[in-house]
Order: sequence, then structure tokens, then C-alpha cells
Amino acid sequence: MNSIIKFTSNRVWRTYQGGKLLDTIEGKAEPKDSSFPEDWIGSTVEARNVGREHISEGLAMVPNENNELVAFKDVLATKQAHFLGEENGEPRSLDDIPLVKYLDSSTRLHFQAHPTREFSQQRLGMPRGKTEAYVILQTREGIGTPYIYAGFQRSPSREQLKEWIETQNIDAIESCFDKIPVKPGDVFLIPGGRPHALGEGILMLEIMEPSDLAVRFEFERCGYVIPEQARFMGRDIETALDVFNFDPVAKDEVDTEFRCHPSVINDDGKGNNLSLLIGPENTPCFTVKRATVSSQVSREGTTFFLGVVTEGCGEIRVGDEVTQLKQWDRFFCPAGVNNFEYVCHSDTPLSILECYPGNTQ
Ligand SMILES: O=P(O)(O)OC[C@H]1O[C@@H](O)[C@@H](O)[C@@H](O)[C@@H]1O
Repeated sequence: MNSIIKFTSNRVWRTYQGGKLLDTIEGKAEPKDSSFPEDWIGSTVEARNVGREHISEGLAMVPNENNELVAFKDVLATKQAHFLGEENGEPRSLDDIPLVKYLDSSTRLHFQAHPTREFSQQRLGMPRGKTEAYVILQTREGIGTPYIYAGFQRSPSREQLKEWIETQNIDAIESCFDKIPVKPGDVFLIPGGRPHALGEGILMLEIMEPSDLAVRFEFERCGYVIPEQARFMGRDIETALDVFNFDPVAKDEVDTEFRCHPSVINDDGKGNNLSLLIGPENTPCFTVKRATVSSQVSREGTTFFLGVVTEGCGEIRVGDEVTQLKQWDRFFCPAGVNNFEYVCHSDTPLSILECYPGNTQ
């Protein structure tokens, strides 16, 4: 079996529209927006889509030695120590693998909030919450200023929010937020508990804790009505309200609270560098680095990662094994691969987002 595992597209049904750019990336003849606006990369998580329980969605599939498609998580289980490695002498588990997605919105998403890890463990009996991060890759032309909502800037009281949710007073809910403008290259971290909504026309890489738990408190968007069981994680509204962090984040605190500021880890001065996009200052849940390669670099490591090529093309070499990389490719590098090389073949530098578990050095 190859050391590096590449993934093909893995589109997932969602409650909102988008995906035209993902169709384009996949080379589809007639790219269009649809209910498949996301591509889950190396996912070991099943999507929770109420009404579609008969369809298994979300899990990444990869070919085994006999060229049969099997769930990536089952492949990991065959040699877990090699693939996932250890942390502090303890074997890592599937719960350590961040969930990584391409997300391509054509409409504003409904307002939602996700549980923190503590809330999930204590109140839902689940191992992980859904702290999530956005690396903005592209924005669509002709949509004005692309934005996200993350808040609240002006917090309602719990009772007020409850009433607005029950009466679906979306104008009142929206008035609690200011639009946060976004552009390619921006990085945001939305901790569990923080209400948010993504604006239209954004292609991003989304990195999150491995779960699909959401409180969806706007019930209708663009004609689609979210079924009752899908609104509050199958719980009641009081439990849903417990998920919210009501501490206000005033306009001038938004950057401190949500924006991540990349820092350089190393730079050889010849166009090859590694930077930290999301690290321990932002969250304990996952780590994101960006490798920029203009020629060739050798790397060492003992922690697995999911890699996503956002620009350029080239290859990743592990010993004699050469894996070609082109823009938008995604792959898994096992913990057992301790040395590898990136080689750039394009005029534009090869740019790879590397998504690691927890706080990886
Ligand atoms: O699961 P639904 O409600 O369609 O959410 C749509 C999307 O919302 C975003 O804010 C993120 O949380 C995504 O991970 C999620 O898939």
C-alpha cells in the first residue's frame, strides 16, 4: 500500500445551496449549484442528514489492495499505530482526526451554533464538539462584499433569543450581528458555542472537530425548511439554548476573538517556508499549517496530517514513492511517514494546507 493516500471527491448533501466551484474543480461538464455544496476530505465522520438516514454520506472511501472501495476509517483501523501514531505514549484514535471540508456557498447559510467539546461530552454523551475554522480560498465575483456572521456583537437575553427562535424573527436575530468582511487568505476560528452564519459566494477549507452536531436556529432558507429533529440536535429548545455563548463580541473585539494571525515557523529565504495558521493560541482542537514550496524541501514529522493543495502543482516523495499533486488535490500523510519531500513543478509556488490533530508542534 502507498504511504500517501489520495482522496477523490466526496460530496455531501447539506441544507443549503452551493458547489458550483466544486463541480468545476471536478471537471463536470455543466457545473451548477445544488444541495451538494461540500466535499468532505478524508472524513471518518458520517453526515447527520435528517430524512436521508438511508444514505450513508460523509465517510471518505479509498481503494484497498484489491482495488475495492472501502471506508478510509476501516483502512486506518488495519494499521492504526502506523497511520495515527501516538500522543504522550497513548495510541491516537479516530476522534483525533480533524474533519476537513471544502465548502462552497451560493447562498447565505442558516444561523447555527455548535456545541463545545465539554458540552458534547457532558450533555450529549459524544466525544467531540464542533469548534470550526475557516481558511478562505476564493470568493465569487459579483456578490458585493463577502462576509461571515460570528457573534453575537449585540447579545440578546436568553429569553429574547428563545422568543425570536420560536417566532422565527430572523430580522431581530440578524440585528445581533455585524457583517465581518472576508477575503482569500483570511483565517477564522469559531469556538463551539458561538452563533454564526456563512455568507454567500465563499469557497473555503473548513477544519473542525470530527462531528456533525449543529443547533440550527433559522428554520427556513431559500425555500428549504429544516425538519424539526434537525434543528436542536434532536433535543428541546432549552438544551439548544444552553449551547450558546451569549458573551458579546463587540465590533472592535471581533478580530481578537475570531481572526487567526499566521506566523512563520521557518523560511529558507528562497521561497520555501512553513507557517502556522491555527495553533495553540487559537484552539486545542486542531492545528493548521501552510507549506509554501518554490523548489524542493525536506520535512520531518511524527504526526499524521490531511494535506490540501490550494495552489501550484508538484509532488510529495516518501522514499522511492512519488505522489503527484495538483491544485485542489487532497491526501493523508500517516504518522509513520517520518520523512518526506515536497517538490514544486509550477511557476506558482506549491501551497499545501496541512491539518493536524490537537496542538501539533
Ligand atoms: O449541516 P448544515 O446545517 O447543512 O450546515 C452546513 C454547514 O454549516 C457551516 O457553518 C459549517 O458548520 C459546516 O460544517 C456545515 O456543514
